[in-house]
Amino acid sequence: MTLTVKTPSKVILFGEHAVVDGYSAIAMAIDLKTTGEIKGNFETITIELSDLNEIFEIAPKLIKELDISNFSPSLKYVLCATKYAINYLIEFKGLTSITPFKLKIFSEIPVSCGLGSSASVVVTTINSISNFYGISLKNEEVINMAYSVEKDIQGRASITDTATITLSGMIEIYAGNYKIMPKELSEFIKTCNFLIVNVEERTRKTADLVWEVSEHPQKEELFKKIGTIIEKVKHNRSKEELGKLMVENHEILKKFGISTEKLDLVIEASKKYAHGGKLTGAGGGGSVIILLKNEKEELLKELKKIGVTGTFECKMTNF
Ligand SMILES: Nc1ncnc2c1ncn2[C@@H]1O[C@H](COP(=O)(O)OP(=O)(O)O)[C@@H](O)[C@H]1O
Ligand SMILES: C[C@@](O)(CCOP(=O)(O)O)CC(=O)O
Ligand SMILES: [Mg+2]
Repeated sequence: MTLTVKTPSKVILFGEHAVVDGYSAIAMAIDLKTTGEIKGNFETITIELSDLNEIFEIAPKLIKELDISNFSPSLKYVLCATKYAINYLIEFKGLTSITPFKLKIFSEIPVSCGLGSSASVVVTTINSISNFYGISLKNEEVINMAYSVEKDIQGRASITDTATITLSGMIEIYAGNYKIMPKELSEFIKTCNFLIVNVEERTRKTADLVWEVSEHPQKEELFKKIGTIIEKVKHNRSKEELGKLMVENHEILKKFGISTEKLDLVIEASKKYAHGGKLTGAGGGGSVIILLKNEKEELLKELKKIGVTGTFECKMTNF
């Protein structure tokens, strides 16, 4: 019998990078899904990553000590999640034997575009494996395990992506903790129409971008400014003001050198034909989130002129 797991992705509305250093962030789960299909009756542990055309096989007895550093970036997140999940189930949940399985993963989330594809495949892997062994995990167990995967692979990470994707809805992260966003703010955000624009291929991985930002000499001063923006967001109920705050956050991220010419052109278009926007996720290319006004057609025309056509409207989703 095949067991299926579906996991959302996320957009970070405010606070990416700053949140890695303990500042706040606001993120929401969106309805782009990763699917995990797992079944038994196999000789080995077989992992099929359909979107990346990768298949990996390993004898069950070797997974516990697998050295992830030997593998290509495309395999690292799912293999690390597989290893950590099996070790956790053995150490803390009474799993006594590693029955082989085949896990197939495929996703609607564009890879390395700032929408949390890494966190979504990691959470999918953990939940698929725990389901296969008939062991249920609490949300915080999944969140912390997935966070340790991202942190161990990237060197630095926050709990934002894995908490948002596991809990779904809209999440506030602060000083490494997470909580569901207060209702009156999430009700306001639910009235907002966001357009996600997949602007361009990233030239650097999240890991490189996070390290680059962490080395910036003005990091603290700039992160404090992002913290001030988030405090304003929490008390704001105007879409016009929210759009301006998104642009302000983007302008600060630009100072870290993680925006690109094309991302900035999209932000300029968002100021003219929408309430505003900002890059979302690690940057270095990838995606922009725009708070729509009414002239969506005009905006799409302008984006086409910039050579950007990969767009999808999204609303917060409660999985
Ligand atoms: N559909 C997928 N199948 C397998 N692995 C994936 C998939 N999508 C993402 N990944 C993993 O996540 C990595 C991208 O993570 P990251 O650079 O953080 O991008 P993102 O901004 O999407 O989270 C990929 O190199 C790969 O290891
Ligand atoms: C840059 C950061 O704040 C978000 C990374 O998002 P993504 O992997 O680019 O989707 C890192 C983190 O919070 O772990
Ligand atoms: Mg990621």
